[in-house]
Amino acid sequence: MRIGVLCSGGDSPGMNAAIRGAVLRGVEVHGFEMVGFMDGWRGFHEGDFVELDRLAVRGISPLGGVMLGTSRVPPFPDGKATPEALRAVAARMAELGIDAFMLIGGNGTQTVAELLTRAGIRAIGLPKTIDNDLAGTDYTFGFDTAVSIAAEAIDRLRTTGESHRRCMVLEVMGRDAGWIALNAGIAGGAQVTLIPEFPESIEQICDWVLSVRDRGRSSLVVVAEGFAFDGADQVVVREGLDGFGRPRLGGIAEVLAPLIEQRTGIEARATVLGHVQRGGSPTAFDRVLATRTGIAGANAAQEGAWGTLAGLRGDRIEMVPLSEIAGELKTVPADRYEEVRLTFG
Ligand SMILES: Nc1ncnc2c1ncn2[C@@H]1O[C@H](COP(=O)(O)OP(=O)(O)O)[C@@H](O)[C@H]1O
Ligand SMILES: O=P(O)(O)OC[C@H]1O[C@](O)(COP(=O)(O)O)[C@@H](O)[C@@H]1O
Ligand SMILES: [Mg+2]
Repeated sequence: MRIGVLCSGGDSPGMNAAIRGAVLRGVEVHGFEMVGFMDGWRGFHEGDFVELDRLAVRGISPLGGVMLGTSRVPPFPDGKATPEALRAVAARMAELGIDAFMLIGGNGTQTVAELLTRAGIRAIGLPKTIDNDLAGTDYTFGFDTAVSIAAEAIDRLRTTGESHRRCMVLEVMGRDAGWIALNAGIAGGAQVTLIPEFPESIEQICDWVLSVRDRGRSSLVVVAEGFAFDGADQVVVREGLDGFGRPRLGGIAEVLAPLIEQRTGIEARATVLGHVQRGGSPTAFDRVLATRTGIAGANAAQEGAWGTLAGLRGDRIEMVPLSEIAGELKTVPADRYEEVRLTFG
């Protein structure tokens, strides 16, 4: 069997370790041939790929980014999974001698994996994304690294913020899910954490900041890029669209910090952490998780368990049917937000 490995969506620390795990098990143990498409679906469309063997994946687990590149190039023309578009994918696979896909990606990518599966194309998913918003897995690899980087940023902002008696606002990624903000906020002891799932009013946020000042401290506010004020009908976006035609999120910290300053009289500064939280070496946790999902994905291919995702359930990797999770966004539930909200201010 010849398996095509492909990465799509934003890069996420651990992708290299996942490829290595899949190749060491798939090629060395199960005797598959494996190839890696360059830059996601671009490589598939253009026939741009590399052979993946033991040598190709040597020493890559500690490396950030991904050796194959990744992109948001759509698998189908116009991005639509029409019957013709799905037939075209199957025909291209036959031309390239590919029997199955291993798709490394988040919720968008795994939606594609499910669409392919429904069309009879063999696909297995490996769950990457710093956002941790993919259903069917407790954690996605890359998330732990992003949270660690964001927590370190909080620690650093806190010392300068306290020294100047300023309110420091840190914006983190996460798209429509608040997982990075929530966990980094807990780890760094943020006084306020604002996430997309639970809008808050500017009055409430300023009350928290003032109560922190009244205790003689300076506030550290973490805000997820997808957060919107209570009653606002849209999130803050930057100019331009991503490769899939969606607005680029980001900029809420630069809106929030001046509002806090105007309303409380406390000097405020905004920091947008941006792609730093996706860059560099994965944590040991992410390397282990990624390697285990890669191994499980190769085993699933050997067993013919197509249409499944290598999800972490407790401490076990389980192959979860993509049909159970496709299109579902894993967001922060109310009880997880409430337990931290009680400590705000
Ligand atoms: N419903 C869909 N139909 C067709 N293609 C999709 C769909 N959802 C996502 N994609 C493709 O998969 C890519 C990866 O999805 P994206 O949301 O960007 O990243 P991730 O997989 O990390 O969540 C998109 O850029 C797009 O090309
Ligand atoms: O690389 P870009 O286009 O700036 O993407 C930024 C987005 O990618 C992410 O880092 C990861 O999202 P995906 O895994 O869904 O691609 C989001 O947190 C963020 O909104
Ligand atoms: Mg995603």
